[in-house]
Amino acid sequence: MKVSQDGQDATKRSGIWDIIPGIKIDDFLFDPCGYSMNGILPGGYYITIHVTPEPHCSYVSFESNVPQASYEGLILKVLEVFNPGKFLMTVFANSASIAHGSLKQLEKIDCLPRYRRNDHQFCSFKNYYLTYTQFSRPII
Ligand SMILES: C[S@@+](CC[C@H](N)C(=O)[O-])C[C@H]1O[C@@H](n2cnc3c(N)ncnc32)[C@H](O)[C@@H]1O
Repeated sequence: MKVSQDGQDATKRSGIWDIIPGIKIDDFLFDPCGYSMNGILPGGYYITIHVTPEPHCSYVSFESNVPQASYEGLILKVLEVFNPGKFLMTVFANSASIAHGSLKQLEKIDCLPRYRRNDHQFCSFKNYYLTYTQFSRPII
């Protein structure tokens, strides 16, 4: 709230607005801090972002069901906006998903600009797969 007067202003200034163009957003800025947005796209797709800026537990969650063959571009945009010291990511897909190819791709990505992968796990469930990956910025 020191920087933005309301949710819409925070959405634009932060760069969240540019993550997925054309999305319809409902956003909210909590007093004294905290931010929440829910965005919808045609076809029933959504994005939701919650920001907890308190220094002792600062945290951002980003969740979406937008299907993509590769999530690399989206990941890079989200990292550019929030610049986290570390992040973890889970991708759910099965062989019928547009996102199925992204599971194999994520297996190969062991670094991203400024980030190194520390952990990568692949789980096979009854009707879907789950990929878990954890990255952090090396301390130089
Ligand atoms: C955006 S909410 C959601 C957190 C949730 N765990 C998540 O990431 O999905 C958390 C942030 O909003 C702030 N906040 C302020 N007023 C709140 C309220 N009435 N309800 C929830 N969060 C509030 C909290 O202090 C915190 O910074």
